[in-house]
Amino acid sequence: HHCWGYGEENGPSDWYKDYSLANGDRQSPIDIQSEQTVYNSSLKPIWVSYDACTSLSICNNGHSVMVEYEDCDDKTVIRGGPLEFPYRLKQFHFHWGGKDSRGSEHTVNGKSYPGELHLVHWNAAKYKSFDEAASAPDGLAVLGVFLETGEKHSVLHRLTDALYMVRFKETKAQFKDFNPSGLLPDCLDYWTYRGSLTTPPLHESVTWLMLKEPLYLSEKQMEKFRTLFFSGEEEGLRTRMMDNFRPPQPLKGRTVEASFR
Ligand SMILES: COc1ccc(CNS(=O)(=O)c2ccc(S(N)(=O)=O)s2)cc1
Ligand SMILES: [Zn+2]
Repeated sequence: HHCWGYGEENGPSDWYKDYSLANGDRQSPIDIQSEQTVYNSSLKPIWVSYDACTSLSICNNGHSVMVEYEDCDDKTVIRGGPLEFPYRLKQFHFHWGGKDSRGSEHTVNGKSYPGELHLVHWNAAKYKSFDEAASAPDGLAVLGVFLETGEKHSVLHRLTDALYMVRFKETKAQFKDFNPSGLLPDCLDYWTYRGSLTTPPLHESVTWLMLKEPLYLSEKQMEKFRTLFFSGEEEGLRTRMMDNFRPPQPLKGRTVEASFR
């Protein structure tokens, strides 16, 4: 049983064979056609309360690099926007390309960014566990931020400097006191729509909040993501971790709302 991935044999166009949701009605990512979005003046601002967050570790799970958080109480949550409940931060991770012309999952008017940051939150007000929430229609909220090359990002620098510790699949290292609000742009204008996880099991459980403003990082920082491997240290063939993104999926009649004019 070969595991899903981003290669020729197990990539996004093959996922439907093991995960029938791949052709579902609310799949992610999507291309955001900005002229087709609907401004909704009743959308509240996004409110992140990450100050008391407890980051635990940084790990390479063979698909991405992820930082995990303690989620045993409501000390690290996102509120507002279209959300009826506070959602607890569980982890954040990235998607990126082999070069700057590709790498993001969502696109804007057909434009890809070099990468995309996903902060994954779950509805602990309504569900007993992350796993239960992850398959519920209002279970997850993912805050997405495009990566764009420019000036070096000083908060992100602590993470890109730690990537050498998790070069191979299933490697993990301690990563304490990392407050991800430092990764957010000043402007929190967003687009929102109902979608899914962008990797198997592709659960249609995500309220997406995509920020309009990107996170800027240097080309050297981008290159550090490309030094990671999909494979384990013991494996012969070392395939570099890059192009770990799913392409845009059919909108199927969904409306994308904008929090801004
Ligand atoms: C019940 O078993 C489960 C439940 C949930 C998962 C997915 N894991 S996850 O939630 O961390 C995410 C996967 C993809 C994410 S994306 N790119 O859309 O932000 S988030 C796996 C097994
Ligand atoms: Zn993701």
